[in-house]
Amino acid sequence: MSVTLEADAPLSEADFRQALYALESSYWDRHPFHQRMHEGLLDEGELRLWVANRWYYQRCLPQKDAAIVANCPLPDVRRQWLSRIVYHDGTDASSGGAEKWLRLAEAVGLRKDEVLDERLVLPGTRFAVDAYVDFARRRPWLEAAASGLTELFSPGLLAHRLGRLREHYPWIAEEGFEYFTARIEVVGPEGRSLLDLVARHAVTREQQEACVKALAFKCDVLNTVLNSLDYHTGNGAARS
Ligand SMILES: O=C(O)c1cc(C(=O)O)c2c(n1)C(=O)C(=O)c1cc(C(=O)O)[nH]c1-2
Repeated sequence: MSVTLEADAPLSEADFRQALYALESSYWDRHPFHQRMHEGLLDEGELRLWVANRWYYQRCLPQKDAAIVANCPLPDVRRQWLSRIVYHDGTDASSGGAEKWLRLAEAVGLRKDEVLDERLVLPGTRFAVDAYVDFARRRPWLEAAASGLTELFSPGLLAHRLGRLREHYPWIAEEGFEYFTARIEVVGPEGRSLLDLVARHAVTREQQEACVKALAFKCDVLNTVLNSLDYHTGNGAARS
């Protein structure tokens, strides 16, 4: 009996945080596709394909966040979470993160219509991102919130990527990087406050384990997007 209780006891907050941070090794920062990008090895078509596929992720984030709001019974959490939707959608059509991503798309030579009609979105990207939105719709809000903790791992990647894009792809106009320069400003504090929220609400061992699993799932989602791009573009495979 006491052994069972021991096994089911919640992790200390420090151990819980450590279990989440341990997933950093599964993050997509060192994925071969990112490595090729950072080494300047992508051609213009490959870079465009990345931007067009990431668009699908960016444009689905507000729906993912709205699902979390819809499933959360706690007003203070809903209040906090709403700002994430506004971050991407903006307060008008010209001010949000999605619009900034479209400016990046234009800076790499994509027409807006070919981004918006999603003709370049690969099936693997679509399946992975749809699974992320679906996860937020079906799972308890806390697990869906925890899946966003990849934000904890992203500040270094964002800064590194921005430097390498400026260095290796000088044909991209600086206005195209506004998504990243703006994101770098907010992602550190946002990730830390998300971790505090998750640590405060994941009080049972079962909830803690579900949160760790959710974050592992999210790493799979992100890596699946890049696997798809890598398969499509890498190792001499045919490109669109
Ligand atoms: O450029 C990146 O590598 C990167 C990664 C991630 C992430 O780790 O999920 C996000 C973002 N960017 C991002 O810009 C963003 O708005 C964002 C929201 C979320 C999320 O799960 O709610 N992740 C990310």
